[in-house]
Amino acid sequence: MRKILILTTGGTIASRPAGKGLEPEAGATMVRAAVDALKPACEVDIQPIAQLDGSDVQPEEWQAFARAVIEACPDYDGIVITHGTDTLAYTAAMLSYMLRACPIPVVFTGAQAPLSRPLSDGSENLRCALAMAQSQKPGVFVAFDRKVILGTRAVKVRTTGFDAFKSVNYPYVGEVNARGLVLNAHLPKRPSQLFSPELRLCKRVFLIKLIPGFNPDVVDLLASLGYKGVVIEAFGAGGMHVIRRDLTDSLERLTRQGIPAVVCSQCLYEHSDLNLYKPGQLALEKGAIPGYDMTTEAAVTKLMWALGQEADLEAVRKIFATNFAGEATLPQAGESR
Ligand SMILES: NC(=O)C[C@H](N)C(=O)O
Repeated sequence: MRKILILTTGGTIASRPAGKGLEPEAGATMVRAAVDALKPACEVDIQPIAQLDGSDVQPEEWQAFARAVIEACPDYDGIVITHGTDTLAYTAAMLSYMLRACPIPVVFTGAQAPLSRPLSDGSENLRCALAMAQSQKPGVFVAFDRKVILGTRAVKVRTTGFDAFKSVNYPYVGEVNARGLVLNAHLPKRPSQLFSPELRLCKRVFLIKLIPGFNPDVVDLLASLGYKGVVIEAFGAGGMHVIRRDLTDSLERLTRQGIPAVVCSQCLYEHSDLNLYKPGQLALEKGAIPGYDMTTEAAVTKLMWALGQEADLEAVRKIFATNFAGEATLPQAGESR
């Protein structure tokens, strides 16, 4: 019989109404009761490691959660992490980088309604996560609403709906249907390198979402505040102002100071292509690093992780030109982007 560990960290799934709205319970009473009621065909241990609303999960927690996985890895066939949905996609992306080549499935799940409510989605999500955790497919995943998403491709798209996560620019890893959890035949391959976790990260990364009229001085201000990296959610395929408020000049100044600026799109779907229009080409000439079709969550966490490896700007550029955990669709040979 397979052995699965559930690490609980809080979130709505394990919350109860308290004085100021829903709050995660101490311990794991509700998760234990829900798992027992599912009668899973595996042995399940449960270990509470945090008691946080997702909105309080920060880089310190990412490292603590990753450490808990590393410690448990040799004793289990799979690990489920219950987590608040608000930041679940960020944590899943960050752990995908930190735990690259992890030999077992690490599956995040949560709920939109607490397990204590009769119509909660929590039990169904736990059931799907436990099935994925037993799949022997190594990697970091998100199981939600009967679908499994690669850890670097999940985005929370609903505040309360049960179909809260989408797999962005990547097929679902698996879906539950009448046959059970059916996995996509084209899953990323079992990594060939040894599992050597890398938990260092840099917290001084800033995300800018452009709006028409964006003042590029803000970018220079970030450098003076000590930020080490910037992700820009640009317009469409990677557009930004080049008249009146030329952002590409600020990008050039960042680059000269060795501060990487990664350009993604504020469009959720499809990829950015900085070569397609003049503003993007100017940004590239001035040092911008293309974010391709990465989600914002995957780009921000990748930049934090890359900078944590004591990487200089050129090393970060190389890291962004490498697909570490299925986070980016890189251009094929001969394709510009
Ligand atoms: N559905 C949820 O889990 C939302 C909650 N605020 C959290 O992220 O912890």
